[in-house]
Amino acid sequence: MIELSGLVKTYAAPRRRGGLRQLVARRTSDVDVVVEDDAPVRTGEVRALDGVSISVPAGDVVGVVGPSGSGKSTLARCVNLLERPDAGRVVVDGQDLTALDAGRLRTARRSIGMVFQHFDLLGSRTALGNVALPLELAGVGRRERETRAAELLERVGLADKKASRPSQLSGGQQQRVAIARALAARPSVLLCDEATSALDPGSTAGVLALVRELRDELGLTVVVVTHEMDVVRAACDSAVLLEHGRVVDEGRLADVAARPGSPLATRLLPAPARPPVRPGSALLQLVVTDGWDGQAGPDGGGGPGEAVMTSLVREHGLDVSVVGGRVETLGGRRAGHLLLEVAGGAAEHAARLGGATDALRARGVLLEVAA
Ligand SMILES: Nc1ncnc2c1ncn2[C@@H]1O[C@H](COP(=O)(O)OP(=O)(O)OP(=O)(O)O)[C@@H](O)[C@H]1O
Repeated sequence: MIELSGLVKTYAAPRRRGGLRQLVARRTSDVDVVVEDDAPVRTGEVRALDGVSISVPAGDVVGVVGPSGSGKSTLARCVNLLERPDAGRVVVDGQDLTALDAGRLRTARRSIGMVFQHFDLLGSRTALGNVALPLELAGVGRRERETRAAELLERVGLADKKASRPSQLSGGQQQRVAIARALAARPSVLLCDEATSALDPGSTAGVLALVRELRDELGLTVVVVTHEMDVVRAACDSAVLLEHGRVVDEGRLADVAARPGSPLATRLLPAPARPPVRPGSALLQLVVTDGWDGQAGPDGGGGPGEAVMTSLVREHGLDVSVVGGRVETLGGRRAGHLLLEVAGGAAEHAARLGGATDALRARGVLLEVAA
């Protein structure tokens, strides 16, 4: 379990370089100062995290999403204190890491594995040597660490690549080696920072499936930092949306879609392209999840929206057709964002449409009616 409370992280000097040289060069004509070429610019503070509190239950896979610069990587690096927050607490499996001295923190960090976008394997070592490295650093004997590394490589599907160097492996294979290495010290937490961003779609799917399998087998708590909503849909149980270092939305995926209009719902289940409406017709925009009315379920046949269609046609006597739709599986539950065209007609029809939209509103699925 990971509990982050009130995390604040401020960087004093942004990483941007250049600029200062020009500024000081103007002054050098007066004061004759020698300036280093790549002197960093101090343009003020960047508040990368601004009071972030989240709680990730043990065994959950949480996705951390948000625009570039919103603080995702800083958040992940604060979980194992690679970055020390200026304020707030980081509690992992009941242990407050922010309160530990350097020696005890080193030990505690072994329970947190990390994988990065560019794998960060040692090119001079074989796959086996890379996976065995954390054990070597922890003082584990050669025979034991090689046995464990071989088991892990087998587990990630690379039993035949023990002697291969990183340059002889594909990106997906290198990331599998990095995952095996991250698991060498038997951690309870796995941090994945853009772990699939450098991979093609096939390798991405394989790595995400592996992460979920390992979570199931080992009970890992997993933090997935990503800018891709597809990664969240495929791998996560819940998600946290950051903007400007703050949490602006969070929730379990299975529930998020049923909160139409929430920033996460908008990203996880975007509205389909809106077609022109035929004169006299109405366009209904709605979000429905499996089981929303106790009828359709993932195993019970039908899809999200089918019960709505049936109700509109049979109960309200409307002429309805689907003119746009997007269905996603979120946290094991199907959710549909649908555009329905209701054919126009006589005044009597308008009354029926009014009754139907009232019923949809009462069930919380109707987002908008456009005439
Ligand atoms: N070491 C650092 N020194 C100075 N500023 C930093 C440092 N690391 C991050 N920042 C700044 O903190 C803010 C948050 O950065 P962070 O890398 O956490 O964002 P991110 O959401 O992961 O972005 P991206 O999706 O582009 O990787 C940014 O404004 C960034 O420039």
